[in-house]
Amino acid sequence: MITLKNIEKVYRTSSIETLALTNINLSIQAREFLSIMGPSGCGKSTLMNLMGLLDLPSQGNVEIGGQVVTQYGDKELAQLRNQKIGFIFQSFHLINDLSVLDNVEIPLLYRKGDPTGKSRRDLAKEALERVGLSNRMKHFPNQLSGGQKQRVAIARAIVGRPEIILADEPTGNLDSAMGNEIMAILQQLNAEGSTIVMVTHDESMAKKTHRLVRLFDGSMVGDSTLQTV
Ligand SMILES: Nc1ncnc2c1ncn2[C@@H]1O[C@H](COP(=O)(O)OP(=O)(O)OP(=O)(O)O)[C@@H](O)[C@H]1O
Repeated sequence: MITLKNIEKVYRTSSIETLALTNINLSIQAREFLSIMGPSGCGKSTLMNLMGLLDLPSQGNVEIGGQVVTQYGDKELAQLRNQKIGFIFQSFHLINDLSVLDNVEIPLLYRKGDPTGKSRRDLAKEALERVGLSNRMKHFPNQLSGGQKQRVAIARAIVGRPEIILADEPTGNLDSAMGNEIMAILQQLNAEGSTIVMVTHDESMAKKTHRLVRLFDGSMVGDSTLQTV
């Protein structure tokens, strides 16, 4: 589903070069739930940005669903990203001036029609039902708890039915009860077929996934199977 081959990522400014990732070879299969751990600055977000087609590597290839995307232009990357990938962030990234329902509809605004013929509104309502938030559709983000905000963000990530969900510390801003709730939703989505990659600082969350990759100083220093897919 996602393959990274001989990836190197260097950030260049006029005065400094930072080697953020080096020699990354990683193949993530469909329906896998993979977690990534490592200390601050080791390259986790950089790796997620490459898998999410938000940035391109300095060297090596990124393949998503068998397509080598490294030569793609911005427009093609944006299109593929919108079709295939849903994003969840630690700080939710919701738009405070929009209702919960309007926030969830956002990814659909960039699509033509839905193949099922359902309206954007109905798809957004369905996504909110899946995360148990049907009763908060007309609320605004600042009227919700942290766990509820993250559930809205998950609904927004899944509304376009992406094959891949990328979650960057999705439980990082939540207490452990809310974190466990969010993790249970992600596990359910994975059981239903989504491929999930999650960055976490929490070993107990990582233990609930299929596979744990550890990064240190831009390199992969561990890759262990925890459960079969
Ligand atoms: N835009 C940029 N320009 C220059 N250097 C960058 C840029 N983004 C990241 N870096 C550097 O690349 C390295 C990896 O950063 P990255 O954000 O991927 O780490 P991280 O593991 O996600 O860290 P954290 O856990 O603190 O979020 C760091 O040394 C960082 O300083």
